[in-house]
Amino acid sequence: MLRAHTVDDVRRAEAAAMADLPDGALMQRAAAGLAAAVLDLLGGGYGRRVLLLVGSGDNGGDALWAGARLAARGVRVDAFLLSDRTHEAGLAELLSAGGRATRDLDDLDPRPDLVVDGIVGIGGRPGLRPDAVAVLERFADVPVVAVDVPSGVDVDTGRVDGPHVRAALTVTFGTHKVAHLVDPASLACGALHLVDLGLDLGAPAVEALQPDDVRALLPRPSVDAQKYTRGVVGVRAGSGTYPGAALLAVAGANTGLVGMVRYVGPERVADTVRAAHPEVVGNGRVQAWVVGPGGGDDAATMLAEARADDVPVVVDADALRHVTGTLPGCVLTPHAGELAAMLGVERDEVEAAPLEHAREAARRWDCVVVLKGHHTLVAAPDGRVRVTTTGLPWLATAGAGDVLAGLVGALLAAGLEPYDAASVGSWLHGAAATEAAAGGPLTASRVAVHIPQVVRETLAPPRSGMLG
Ligand SMILES: NC(=O)C1=CN([C@@H]2O[C@H](COP(=O)(O)OP(=O)(O)OC[C@H]3O[C@@H](n4cnc5c(N)ncnc54)[C@H](O)[C@@H]3O)[C@@H](O)[C@H]2O)[C@@H](O)CC1
Ligand SMILES: [K+]
Repeated sequence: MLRAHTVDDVRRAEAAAMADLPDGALMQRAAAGLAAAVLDLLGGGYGRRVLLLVGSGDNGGDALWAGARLAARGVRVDAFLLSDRTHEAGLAELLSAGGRATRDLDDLDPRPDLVVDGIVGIGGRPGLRPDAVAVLERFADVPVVAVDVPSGVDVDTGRVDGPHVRAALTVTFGTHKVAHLVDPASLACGALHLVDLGLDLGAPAVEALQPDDVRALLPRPSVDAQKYTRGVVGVRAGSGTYPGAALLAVAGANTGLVGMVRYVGPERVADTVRAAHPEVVGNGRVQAWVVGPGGGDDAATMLAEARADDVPVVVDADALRHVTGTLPGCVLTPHAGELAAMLGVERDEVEAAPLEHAREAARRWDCVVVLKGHHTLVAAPDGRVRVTTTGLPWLATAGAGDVLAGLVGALLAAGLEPYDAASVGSWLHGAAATEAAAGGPLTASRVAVHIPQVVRETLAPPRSGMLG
Protein backbone atom coordinates (compact mmCIF):
# COMPACT_ATOMS: atom_id res chain seq x y z
CA MET A 1 0.00 0.00 0.00
CA LEU A 2 1.27 3.47 -0.78
CA ARG A 3 0.41 5.68 2.18
CA ALA A 4 0.15 9.45 2.50
CA HIS A 5 0.07 11.31 5.82
CA THR A 6 -0.84 14.81 6.90
CA VAL A 7 1.71 17.44 7.90
CA ASP A 8 0.77 16.97 11.57
CA ASP A 9 1.34 13.20 11.31
CA VAL A 10 4.76 13.83 9.76
CA ARG A 11 5.75 16.43 12.35
CA ARG A 12 4.82 14.07 15.19
CA ALA A 13 6.73 11.14 13.69
CA GLU A 14 9.76 13.34 12.95
CA ALA A 15 9.82 14.68 16.49
CA ALA A 16 9.73 11.15 17.89
CA ALA A 17 12.52 10.01 15.55
CA MET A 18 14.70 13.04 16.27
CA ALA A 19 14.54 12.40 20.01
CA ASP A 20 16.65 9.26 19.39
CA LEU A 21 18.99 10.64 16.72
CA PRO A 22 21.90 13.07 16.59
CA ASP A 23 21.06 16.64 15.54
CA GLY A 24 20.44 17.00 11.82
CA ALA A 25 20.44 13.26 11.14
CA LEU A 26 17.06 13.31 9.39
CA MET A 27 18.05 16.23 7.20
CA GLN A 28 21.22 14.35 6.20
CA ARG A 29 19.16 11.32 5.20
CA ALA A 30 16.82 13.59 3.23
CA ALA A 31 19.66 15.45 1.52
CA ALA A 32 21.53 12.24 0.62
CA GLY A 33 18.38 10.81 -0.98
CA LEU A 34 17.68 14.07 -2.79
CA ALA A 35 21.23 14.35 -4.16
CA ALA A 36 21.16 10.73 -5.37
CA ALA A 37 17.85 11.30 -7.17
CA VAL A 38 19.16 14.49 -8.81
CA LEU A 39 22.36 12.74 -9.96
CA ASP A 40 20.22 9.96 -11.38
CA LEU A 41 18.10 12.42 -13.33
CA LEU A 42 21.18 14.31 -14.56
CA GLY A 43 22.80 11.06 -15.62
CA GLY A 44 26.01 12.00 -13.80
CA GLY A 45 27.69 14.79 -11.85
CA TYR A 46 30.78 16.34 -13.41
CA GLY A 47 30.01 19.21 -15.78
CA ARG A 48 26.28 19.32 -14.98
CA ARG A 49 24.70 22.57 -13.76
CA VAL A 50 22.06 22.88 -11.07
CA LEU A 51 20.18 25.89 -9.72
CA LEU A 52 18.86 25.67 -6.16
CA LEU A 53 15.88 27.84 -5.18
CA VAL A 54 16.29 28.23 -1.45
CA GLY A 55 13.54 29.41 0.92
CA SER A 56 13.86 30.31 4.58
CA GLY A 57 13.07 26.96 6.19
CA ASP A 58 14.36 23.41 6.39
CA ASN A 59 13.10 22.72 2.89
CA GLY A 60 15.76 25.16 1.72
CA GLY A 61 18.15 23.41 4.12
CA ASP A 62 17.55 20.10 2.36
CA ALA A 63 18.30 21.76 -0.98
CA LEU A 64 21.54 23.33 0.32
CA TRP A 65 22.86 20.12 1.90
CA ALA A 66 22.00 18.18 -1.26
CA GLY A 67 23.63 20.96 -3.29
CA ALA A 68 26.86 20.50 -1.32
CA ARG A 69 26.84 16.79 -2.17
CA LEU A 70 26.27 17.62 -5.84
CA ALA A 71 29.08 20.21 -5.84
CA ALA A 72 31.40 17.58 -4.36
CA ARG A 73 30.56 15.39 -7.38
CA GLY A 74 31.61 18.11 -9.83
CA VAL A 75 28.20 19.69 -10.46
CA ARG A 76 28.20 23.48 -10.84
CA VAL A 77 25.70 24.52 -8.13
CA ASP A 78 24.19 28.01 -7.88
CA ALA A 79 21.89 28.78 -4.96
CA PHE A 80 19.33 31.56 -5.30
CA LEU A 81 18.46 32.72 -1.79
CA LEU A 82 14.84 33.87 -1.66
CA SER A 83 14.85 35.10 1.91
CA ASP A 84 17.06 37.04 4.30
CA ARG A 85 16.92 33.97 6.51
CA THR A 86 18.68 30.88 5.17
CA HIS A 87 19.57 27.53 6.73
CA GLU A 88 23.02 28.55 7.95
CA ALA A 89 24.76 25.20 8.25
CA GLY A 90 23.46 24.13 4.83
CA LEU A 91 24.67 27.34 3.21
CA ALA A 92 28.11 27.05 4.80
CA GLU A 93 28.39 23.45 3.60
CA LEU A 94 27.43 24.39 0.04
CA LEU A 95 29.96 27.22 -0.09
CA SER A 96 32.76 25.08 1.31
CA ALA A 97 31.99 22.38 -1.28
CA GLY A 98 32.52 24.96 -4.05
CA GLY A 99 28.91 26.02 -4.67
CA ARG A 100 27.86 29.65 -5.11
CA ALA A 101 25.03 31.60 -3.51
CA THR A 102 23.38 34.90 -4.48
CA ARG A 103 20.28 37.01 -3.97
CA ASP A 104 20.67 38.67 -7.40
CA LEU A 105 18.76 37.05 -10.25
CA ASP A 106 21.27 38.40 -12.78
CA ASP A 107 24.16 36.62 -11.08
CA LEU A 108 22.73 33.18 -11.80
CA ASP A 109 24.03 30.66 -14.31
CA PRO A 110 21.71 31.38 -17.27
CA ARG A 111 21.60 27.77 -18.47
CA PRO A 112 21.17 25.26 -15.63
CA ASP A 113 20.27 21.67 -16.55
CA LEU A 114 17.95 21.38 -13.57
CA VAL A 115 16.21 23.55 -10.99
CA VAL A 116 15.84 22.24 -7.42
CA ASP A 117 12.78 23.70 -5.69
CA GLY A 118 13.62 24.18 -2.02
CA ILE A 119 11.33 27.21 -1.65
CA VAL A 120 8.92 25.68 0.87
CA GLY A 121 7.99 22.19 2.02
CA ILE A 122 5.48 21.02 4.58
CA GLY A 123 5.84 24.31 6.49
CA GLY A 124 4.76 26.43 3.54
CA ARG A 125 1.54 28.34 3.06
CA PRO A 126 -0.14 27.79 -0.32
CA GLY A 127 0.91 30.09 -3.16
CA LEU A 128 4.26 31.64 -4.07
CA ARG A 129 5.68 35.11 -3.49
CA PRO A 130 6.47 37.33 -6.52
CA ASP A 131 10.25 36.77 -6.26
CA ALA A 132 9.72 32.99 -6.49
CA VAL A 133 7.33 33.40 -9.42
CA ALA A 134 9.87 35.63 -11.21
CA VAL A 135 12.75 33.16 -10.92
CA LEU A 136 10.53 30.22 -11.95
CA GLU A 137 9.38 32.19 -15.00
CA ARG A 138 12.96 32.99 -15.98
CA PHE A 139 13.83 29.27 -15.96
CA ALA A 140 10.44 28.04 -17.20
CA ASP A 141 12.05 25.70 -19.76
CA VAL A 142 14.25 23.92 -17.23
CA PRO A 143 12.96 20.74 -15.52
CA VAL A 144 12.30 21.14 -11.79
CA VAL A 145 12.96 18.65 -9.00
CA ALA A 146 10.68 19.54 -6.08
CA VAL A 147 12.06 19.00 -2.58
CA ASP A 148 9.36 17.19 -0.55
CA VAL A 149 6.44 18.93 -2.33
CA PRO A 150 6.10 21.31 -5.28
CA SER A 151 6.17 24.67 -3.51
CA GLY A 152 2.87 26.55 -3.50
CA VAL A 153 0.46 23.57 -3.34
CA ASP A 154 -1.69 22.99 -0.28
CA VAL A 155 0.01 19.94 1.21
CA ASP A 156 -2.89 18.49 3.22
CA THR A 157 -5.77 19.11 0.82
CA GLY A 158 -4.20 18.91 -2.63
CA ARG A 159 -5.66 22.31 -3.57
CA VAL A 160 -3.70 24.70 -5.79
CA ASP A 161 -5.28 28.10 -5.34
CA GLY A 162 -2.29 30.24 -6.31
CA PRO A 163 0.95 30.05 -8.28
CA HIS A 164 2.92 26.89 -7.64
CA VAL A 165 5.84 24.84 -8.93
CA ARG A 166 5.28 22.20 -11.63
CA ALA A 167 7.87 19.52 -11.08
CA ALA A 168 9.24 16.80 -13.33
CA LEU A 169 10.17 14.86 -10.21
CA THR A 170 9.25 15.23 -6.54
CA VAL A 171 11.62 13.72 -4.00
CA THR A 172 9.77 13.34 -0.72
CA PHE A 173 10.84 12.17 2.72
CA GLY A 174 9.52 9.76 5.34
CA THR A 175 6.12 9.21 3.74
CA HIS A 176 4.02 10.53 0.91
CA LYS A 177 1.93 13.63 1.60
CA VAL A 178 -1.72 14.05 0.60
CA ALA A 179 -0.81 16.51 -2.18
CA HIS A 180 1.26 13.82 -3.93
CA LEU A 181 -1.80 11.66 -4.50
CA VAL A 182 -4.78 14.00 -4.62
CA ASP A 183 -5.74 16.23 -7.57
CA PRO A 184 -5.12 18.91 -8.60
CA ALA A 185 -1.81 19.07 -6.67
CA SER A 186 -0.83 15.55 -7.79
CA LEU A 187 -0.66 16.90 -11.34
CA ALA A 188 2.15 19.27 -10.24
CA CYS A 189 4.37 16.54 -8.75
CA GLY A 190 5.68 14.72 -11.82
CA ALA A 191 7.24 11.37 -10.91
CA LEU A 192 7.40 10.60 -7.19
CA HIS A 193 10.45 9.32 -5.32
CA LEU A 194 10.23 8.47 -1.63
CA VAL A 195 13.34 8.62 0.57
CA ASP A 196 12.91 6.48 3.67
CA LEU A 197 13.65 8.26 6.95
CA GLY A 198 12.73 5.36 9.23
CA LEU A 199 9.71 7.21 10.65
CA ASP A 200 7.08 5.44 12.70
CA LEU A 201 3.77 6.67 11.27
CA GLY A 202 0.17 5.87 12.18
CA ALA A 203 -2.87 5.42 9.94
CA PRO A 204 -2.59 7.29 6.64
CA ALA A 205 -4.89 10.14 5.56
CA VAL A 206 -5.14 8.64 2.09
CA GLU A 207 -3.66 5.54 0.51
CA ALA A 208 -3.23 4.00 -2.94
CA LEU A 209 -3.54 0.29 -3.70
CA GLN A 210 -0.48 -1.42 -5.16
CA PRO A 211 -0.48 -4.66 -7.19
CA ASP A 212 0.17 -6.77 -4.06
CA ASP A 213 -2.84 -5.24 -2.30
CA VAL A 214 -5.08 -5.90 -5.28
CA ARG A 215 -3.79 -9.48 -5.49
CA ALA A 216 -4.70 -10.03 -1.84
CA LEU A 217 -8.19 -8.57 -2.27
CA LEU A 218 -9.21 -10.03 -5.64
CA PRO A 219 -11.99 -12.63 -5.36
CA ARG A 220 -11.13 -16.00 -6.87
CA PRO A 221 -13.23 -19.13 -7.15
CA SER A 222 -12.94 -21.76 -4.41
CA VAL A 223 -12.18 -25.34 -5.53
CA ASP A 224 -15.85 -26.30 -5.15
CA ALA A 225 -17.19 -23.11 -6.73
CA GLN A 226 -20.55 -23.00 -8.50
CA LYS A 227 -21.78 -20.10 -10.55
CA TYR A 228 -24.16 -19.01 -7.78
CA THR A 229 -21.58 -19.19 -4.99
CA ARG A 230 -19.26 -16.95 -7.01
CA GLY A 231 -21.90 -14.22 -7.01
CA VAL A 232 -24.47 -12.91 -9.45
CA VAL A 233 -24.49 -9.28 -10.54
CA GLY A 234 -27.46 -7.57 -12.16
CA VAL A 235 -27.33 -4.57 -14.49
CA ARG A 236 -30.27 -2.19 -14.89
CA ALA A 237 -29.10 0.23 -17.57
CA GLY A 238 -29.69 1.49 -21.09
CA SER A 239 -32.69 2.96 -22.83
CA GLY A 240 -33.98 3.45 -26.35
CA THR A 241 -31.86 6.61 -26.52
CA TYR A 242 -28.73 5.14 -24.93
CA PRO A 243 -28.56 1.39 -25.67
CA GLY A 244 -24.74 1.47 -25.77
CA ALA A 245 -24.45 2.32 -22.07
CA ALA A 246 -26.15 -0.99 -21.23
CA LEU A 247 -23.68 -2.87 -23.43
CA LEU A 248 -20.72 -1.18 -21.78
CA ALA A 249 -21.96 -1.66 -18.21
CA VAL A 250 -22.61 -5.33 -18.98
CA ALA A 251 -19.15 -5.59 -20.58
CA GLY A 252 -17.63 -4.25 -17.34
CA ALA A 253 -19.68 -6.71 -15.26
CA ASN A 254 -19.11 -9.69 -17.55
CA THR A 255 -15.34 -10.18 -17.33
CA GLY A 256 -15.39 -13.50 -15.52
CA LEU A 257 -15.10 -12.16 -11.96
CA VAL A 258 -18.59 -13.40 -11.00
CA GLY A 259 -20.55 -16.59 -11.73
CA MET A 260 -23.36 -14.90 -13.63
CA VAL A 261 -24.53 -11.58 -15.05
CA ARG A 262 -28.20 -10.57 -15.37
CA TYR A 263 -29.52 -7.73 -17.51
CA VAL A 264 -32.85 -5.97 -16.96
CA GLY A 265 -33.97 -3.26 -19.39
CA PRO A 266 -36.01 -2.50 -22.52
CA GLU A 267 -36.51 -5.62 -24.68
CA ARG A 268 -34.80 -4.10 -27.72
CA VAL A 269 -31.72 -3.26 -25.63
CA ALA A 270 -31.79 -6.70 -23.98
CA ASP A 271 -31.65 -8.31 -27.45
CA THR A 272 -28.53 -6.29 -28.27
CA VAL A 273 -26.94 -7.16 -24.91
CA ARG A 274 -27.61 -10.89 -25.43
CA ALA A 275 -26.25 -10.73 -28.99
CA ALA A 276 -22.97 -9.27 -27.68
CA HIS A 277 -22.85 -11.32 -24.46
CA PRO A 278 -24.64 -14.66 -24.92
CA GLU A 279 -23.84 -15.66 -21.27
CA VAL A 280 -26.03 -12.88 -19.87
CA VAL A 281 -29.45 -13.90 -18.50
CA GLY A 282 -32.61 -12.02 -17.47
CA ASN A 283 -34.06 -10.88 -14.16
CA GLY A 284 -33.68 -12.93 -10.96
CA ARG A 285 -31.82 -13.02 -7.65
CA VAL A 286 -28.55 -11.07 -7.49
CA GLN A 287 -25.97 -10.19 -4.85
CA ALA A 288 -25.46 -6.66 -6.26
CA TRP A 289 -27.10 -4.32 -8.78
CA VAL A 290 -25.55 -1.79 -11.13
CA VAL A 291 -28.01 0.98 -11.90
CA GLY A 292 -28.11 4.05 -14.09
CA PRO A 293 -25.80 4.10 -17.15
CA GLY A 294 -27.87 5.36 -20.08
CA GLY A 295 -31.02 4.97 -18.00
CA GLY A 296 -32.47 8.33 -19.02
CA ASP A 297 -36.01 8.84 -17.71
CA ASP A 298 -36.18 5.23 -16.49
CA ALA A 299 -33.31 5.73 -14.03
CA ALA A 300 -35.58 6.57 -11.07
CA THR A 301 -37.55 3.33 -11.52
CA MET A 302 -34.36 1.34 -12.04
CA LEU A 303 -32.98 2.65 -8.75
CA ALA A 304 -36.20 2.03 -6.82
CA GLU A 305 -36.47 -1.54 -8.14
CA ALA A 306 -32.85 -2.33 -7.37
CA ARG A 307 -33.13 -0.86 -3.87
CA ALA A 308 -36.18 -3.03 -3.18
CA ASP A 309 -33.91 -6.10 -3.31
CA ASP A 310 -31.90 -5.10 -0.25
CA VAL A 311 -28.52 -5.86 -1.83
CA PRO A 312 -25.64 -3.43 -2.48
CA VAL A 313 -26.23 -1.12 -5.45
CA VAL A 314 -23.73 0.74 -7.64
CA VAL A 315 -25.49 4.00 -8.46
CA ASP A 316 -24.13 5.62 -11.61
CA ALA A 317 -24.94 8.30 -14.20
CA ASP A 318 -28.67 9.12 -14.56
CA ALA A 319 -29.56 7.27 -11.34
CA LEU A 320 -27.39 9.66 -9.29
CA ARG A 321 -30.03 12.38 -9.81
CA HIS A 322 -32.54 10.26 -7.90
CA VAL A 323 -30.51 9.62 -4.76
CA THR A 324 -32.44 11.00 -1.81
CA GLY A 325 -31.73 9.43 1.58
CA THR A 326 -28.68 7.55 2.80
CA LEU A 327 -27.54 4.40 0.97
CA PRO A 328 -25.50 2.29 3.42
CA GLY A 329 -23.59 -0.52 1.75
CA CYS A 330 -23.90 1.07 -1.70
CA VAL A 331 -21.42 2.76 -4.03
CA LEU A 332 -21.99 6.05 -5.88
CA THR A 333 -19.82 6.66 -8.96
CA PRO A 334 -20.16 10.33 -9.98
CA HIS A 335 -17.77 12.47 -12.00
CA ALA A 336 -17.14 16.02 -10.79
CA GLY A 337 -20.15 17.49 -12.62
CA GLU A 338 -22.53 14.86 -11.27
CA LEU A 339 -21.23 15.23 -7.72
CA ALA A 340 -21.50 19.02 -7.96
CA ALA A 341 -25.18 18.70 -8.96
CA MET A 342 -25.80 16.28 -6.08
CA LEU A 343 -24.14 18.58 -3.54
CA GLY A 344 -25.64 21.78 -4.98
CA VAL A 345 -22.25 23.38 -5.73
CA GLU A 346 -20.42 24.40 -8.92
CA ARG A 347 -18.38 21.82 -10.82
CA ASP A 348 -15.29 24.07 -10.43
CA GLU A 349 -15.56 23.80 -6.66
CA VAL A 350 -15.51 19.99 -6.79
CA GLU A 351 -12.58 20.03 -9.22
CA ALA A 352 -10.64 22.45 -6.99
CA ALA A 353 -11.13 20.30 -3.88
CA PRO A 354 -12.10 16.76 -4.87
CA LEU A 355 -10.90 15.21 -1.59
CA GLU A 356 -13.08 17.46 0.54
CA HIS A 357 -16.16 16.91 -1.65
CA ALA A 358 -15.75 13.14 -1.94
CA ARG A 359 -15.42 12.89 1.85
CA GLU A 360 -18.46 15.08 2.39
CA ALA A 361 -20.55 13.04 -0.06
CA ALA A 362 -19.54 9.74 1.57
CA ARG A 363 -20.62 11.13 4.95
CA ARG A 364 -23.83 12.64 3.66
CA TRP A 365 -25.11 9.54 1.85
CA ASP A 366 -23.45 7.12 4.28
CA CYS A 367 -21.93 5.07 1.49
CA VAL A 368 -18.79 4.70 -0.58
CA VAL A 369 -18.29 7.46 -3.15
CA VAL A 370 -16.09 7.02 -6.22
CA LEU A 371 -15.27 10.48 -7.53
CA LYS A 372 -13.90 9.88 -11.01
CA GLY A 373 -11.03 12.01 -12.30
CA HIS A 374 -7.31 11.98 -13.14
CA HIS A 375 -6.70 10.33 -9.76
CA THR A 376 -10.09 8.82 -8.92
CA LEU A 377 -10.94 9.03 -5.22
CA VAL A 378 -12.76 6.32 -3.29
CA ALA A 379 -14.13 7.73 -0.04
CA ALA A 380 -15.74 5.68 2.72
CA PRO A 381 -18.27 7.15 5.18
CA ASP A 382 -15.81 6.55 8.06
CA GLY A 383 -13.30 8.97 6.48
CA ARG A 384 -10.93 6.50 4.80
CA VAL A 385 -9.88 7.45 1.26
CA ARG A 386 -8.11 5.47 -1.45
CA VAL A 387 -6.69 7.10 -4.56
CA THR A 388 -6.41 5.32 -7.89
CA THR A 389 -3.04 5.92 -9.50
CA THR A 390 -3.47 3.51 -12.42
CA GLY A 391 -4.90 4.73 -15.72
CA LEU A 392 -3.94 7.38 -18.23
CA PRO A 393 -5.45 10.49 -19.84
CA TRP A 394 -6.76 8.50 -22.84
CA LEU A 395 -9.25 6.94 -20.40
CA ALA A 396 -11.24 10.20 -20.41
CA THR A 397 -13.56 8.78 -23.07
CA ALA A 398 -17.30 8.17 -23.47
CA GLY A 399 -18.54 4.99 -21.83
CA ALA A 400 -15.51 4.38 -19.61
CA GLY A 401 -17.64 5.13 -16.54
CA ASP A 402 -20.26 2.57 -17.61
CA VAL A 403 -17.57 -0.12 -17.73
CA LEU A 404 -16.33 0.91 -14.28
CA ALA A 405 -19.83 0.75 -12.78
CA GLY A 406 -20.31 -2.78 -14.14
CA LEU A 407 -16.92 -3.89 -12.87
CA VAL A 408 -17.47 -2.51 -9.35
CA GLY A 409 -20.88 -4.21 -9.28
CA ALA A 410 -19.28 -7.53 -10.21
CA LEU A 411 -16.73 -7.20 -7.39
CA LEU A 412 -19.52 -6.37 -4.91
CA ALA A 413 -21.48 -9.41 -6.03
CA ALA A 414 -18.35 -11.52 -5.67
CA GLY A 415 -18.29 -10.58 -1.99
CA LEU A 416 -15.91 -7.64 -1.61
CA GLU A 417 -16.80 -4.91 0.87
CA PRO A 418 -18.02 -1.75 -0.91
CA TYR A 419 -14.78 0.18 -0.15
CA ASP A 420 -12.62 -2.66 -1.52
CA ALA A 421 -14.93 -3.36 -4.48
CA ALA A 422 -14.84 0.30 -5.50
CA SER A 423 -11.09 0.79 -5.07
CA VAL A 424 -10.07 -2.56 -6.59
CA GLY A 425 -12.51 -1.97 -9.48
CA SER A 426 -11.11 1.48 -10.11
CA TRP A 427 -7.52 0.15 -9.96
CA LEU A 428 -8.27 -2.68 -12.45
CA HIS A 429 -10.16 -0.27 -14.72
CA GLY A 430 -7.16 2.08 -14.87
CA ALA A 431 -4.69 -0.76 -15.39
CA ALA A 432 -6.89 -2.27 -18.14
CA ALA A 433 -7.05 1.12 -19.83
CA THR A 434 -3.27 1.37 -19.83
CA GLU A 435 -3.01 -2.10 -21.40
CA ALA A 436 -5.74 -1.31 -23.93
CA ALA A 437 -4.14 1.99 -24.88
CA ALA A 438 -0.63 0.53 -25.31
CA GLY A 439 0.61 4.09 -25.62
CA GLY A 440 -2.17 5.32 -27.89
CA PRO A 441 -5.89 6.07 -27.93
CA LEU A 442 -8.54 3.69 -26.63
CA THR A 443 -12.30 3.19 -26.48
CA ALA A 444 -14.36 2.08 -23.49
CA SER A 445 -15.16 -1.30 -25.06
CA ARG A 446 -11.45 -2.07 -25.26
CA VAL A 447 -11.02 -1.33 -21.53
CA ALA A 448 -13.53 -4.07 -20.68
CA VAL A 449 -11.81 -6.52 -23.05
CA HIS A 450 -8.49 -6.01 -21.26
CA ILE A 451 -9.76 -6.55 -17.70
CA PRO A 452 -9.25 -10.37 -17.65
CA GLN A 453 -5.64 -9.93 -18.78
CA VAL A 454 -4.97 -7.42 -16.00
CA VAL A 455 -6.57 -9.78 -13.46
CA ARG A 456 -4.40 -12.63 -14.80
CA GLU A 457 -1.21 -10.56 -14.47
CA THR A 458 -2.20 -9.32 -11.02
CA LEU A 459 -2.96 -12.81 -9.72
CA ALA A 460 0.32 -14.24 -11.05
CA PRO A 461 2.66 -14.85 -8.10
CA PRO A 462 5.34 -12.17 -7.78
CA ARG A 463 8.64 -13.16 -9.36
CA SER A 464 10.82 -14.73 -6.70
CA GLY A 465 14.09 -13.12 -5.68
CA MET A 466 17.39 -14.93 -5.20
CA LEU A 467 16.09 -16.65 -2.08
CA GLY A 468 12.60 -17.33 -3.45
N1 LIG B 1 11.18 18.23 10.27
C1 LIG B 1 12.10 17.33 9.97
O1 LIG B 1 12.55 16.55 10.76
C2 LIG B 1 12.59 17.22 8.60
C3 LIG B 1 12.24 18.20 7.68
N2 LIG B 1 12.70 18.14 6.44
C4 LIG B 1 12.46 19.24 5.54
O2 LIG B 1 11.93 20.36 6.21
C5 LIG B 1 10.76 20.81 5.56
C6 LIG B 1 9.92 21.55 6.52
O3 LIG B 1 10.72 22.62 6.98
P1 LIG B 1 10.13 23.86 7.77
O4 LIG B 1 9.24 23.41 8.84
O5 LIG B 1 11.32 24.67 8.17
O6 LIG B 1 9.23 24.61 6.74
P2 LIG B 1 9.46 24.99 5.21
O7 LIG B 1 10.88 24.98 4.84
O8 LIG B 1 8.53 24.14 4.45
O9 LIG B 1 8.90 26.47 5.11
C7 LIG B 1 8.65 27.28 6.21
C8 LIG B 1 9.29 28.63 5.99
O10 LIG B 1 8.85 29.20 4.79
C9 LIG B 1 8.18 30.46 5.01
N3 LIG B 1 7.01 30.42 4.14
C10 LIG B 1 5.80 29.86 4.40
N4 LIG B 1 5.01 29.91 3.32
C11 LIG B 1 5.73 30.53 2.35
C12 LIG B 1 5.45 30.86 1.00
N5 LIG B 1 4.29 30.57 0.43
N6 LIG B 1 6.43 31.46 0.28
C13 LIG B 1 7.63 31.72 0.85
N7 LIG B 1 7.93 31.43 2.12
C14 LIG B 1 7.00 30.84 2.87
C15 LIG B 1 7.87 30.50 6.48
O11 LIG B 1 7.96 31.82 6.93
C16 LIG B 1 8.92 29.60 7.09
O12 LIG B 1 10.07 30.32 7.40
C17 LIG B 1 10.18 19.57 4.96
O13 LIG B 1 9.28 19.84 3.91
C18 LIG B 1 11.43 18.87 4.49
O14 LIG B 1 11.84 19.38 3.24
C19 LIG B 1 13.67 17.13 6.03
O15 LIG B 1 14.93 17.68 6.20
C20 LIG B 1 13.54 15.86 6.80
C21 LIG B 1 13.49 16.09 8.25
K1 LIG C 1 9.61 22.44 -2.28
